[in-house]
Amino acid sequence: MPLDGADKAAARRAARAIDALRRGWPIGVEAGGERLNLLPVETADLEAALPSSGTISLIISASRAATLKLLNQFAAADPNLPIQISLPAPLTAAEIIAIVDPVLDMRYPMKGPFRSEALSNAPAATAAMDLARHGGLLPAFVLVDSAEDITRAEDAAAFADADALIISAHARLPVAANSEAHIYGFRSDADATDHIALVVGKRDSSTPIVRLHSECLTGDVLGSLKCDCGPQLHAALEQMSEATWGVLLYLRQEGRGIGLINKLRAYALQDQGFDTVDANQRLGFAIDARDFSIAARMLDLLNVPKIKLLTNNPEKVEGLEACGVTVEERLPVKIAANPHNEFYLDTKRDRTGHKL
Ligand SMILES: Nc1nc2c(ncn2[C@@H]2O[C@H](COP(=O)(O)OP(=O)(O)OP(=O)(O)O)[C@@H](O)[C@H]2O)c(=O)[nH]1
Ligand SMILES: [Zn+2]
Repeated sequence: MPLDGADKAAARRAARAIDALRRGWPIGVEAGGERLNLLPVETADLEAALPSSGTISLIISASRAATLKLLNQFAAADPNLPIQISLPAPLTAAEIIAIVDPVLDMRYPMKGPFRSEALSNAPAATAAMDLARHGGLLPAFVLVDSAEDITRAEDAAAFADADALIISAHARLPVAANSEAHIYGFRSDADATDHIALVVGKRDSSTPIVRLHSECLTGDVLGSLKCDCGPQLHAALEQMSEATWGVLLYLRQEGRGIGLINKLRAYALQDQGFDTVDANQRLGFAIDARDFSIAARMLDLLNVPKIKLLTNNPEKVEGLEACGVTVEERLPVKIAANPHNEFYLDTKRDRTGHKL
């Protein structure tokens, strides 16, 4: 259902803030009557914005602070809170980027020592990290004096509200796995991400096989051997075709919700020896930032209350059940490993509880 007036205003403020971040403009984030004005390090014209004297304060993620070995007395209260550090000006853009971007750590290993400081507005800083993730940006900011695009810490919740999704288009779409298939396009008035469902085969009263597939441009389109996404996608469509019917939910949650560019940064970290879990964390993100309530809402709109879920990931089962979907059965997805994804598949099994 479309958002109501207040939620619409909140989603709009969040959307404007995310758009500003992607353009390198500062945003103001309000919480508790106070505002933090934040310039995104990744996209901003830092040279133009940085002062030549005084101090420069940065807001970085807790995990980035851990990598920088910042002894933090404030982190003890909540180890997930972002951290503020202040450095004497002047600093070049390259120096700031080297502090915040973990991919550059091998090239610039000597940094600091830095000292962490109490966050003046922890809820606003935390919300800013989330807005950066929604924008697919590195979560790191320079504190500045002013900003034109103002959002509130709680606005991102309305922006990401799965209930706002509706079915916007529907058509027949014969695919290689099955000429009897229908595609549904989902859209929300909160966020610009379009999701897709493919209903494969002839729908009847039996419980369908469902696959939640998170977008993976490298695997789905380019045939990347680093993951198992492409083969899983095609195997799922074949399996649905062999059963009576099935539903593929193609969720636009690239890189487990951190976005394509951040996933490529995670791959660069994997080239340096970190696994998929550590790479996400070093970038300042959760191991899995996906929101499965979107999938539950899509199933609801398709009138599919009961499913057999094709997955090795118990969190998908729990995430859907928490949103009211009945998962009658979990069907494992078995894909032969290759030398490039063997370690990734082992990491999913050993560190994120994937089962076969
Ligand atoms: N951040 C990050 N994302 C990755 C990496 N490798 C693959 N992905 C993303 O992971 C998602 C694929 O996950 P899925 O196959 O849907 O789910 P899963 O958690 O592996 O569980 P299954 O249902 O068992 O496949 C896609 O969005 C990929 O882009 C990686 O190394 N880092
Ligand atoms: Zn993939």
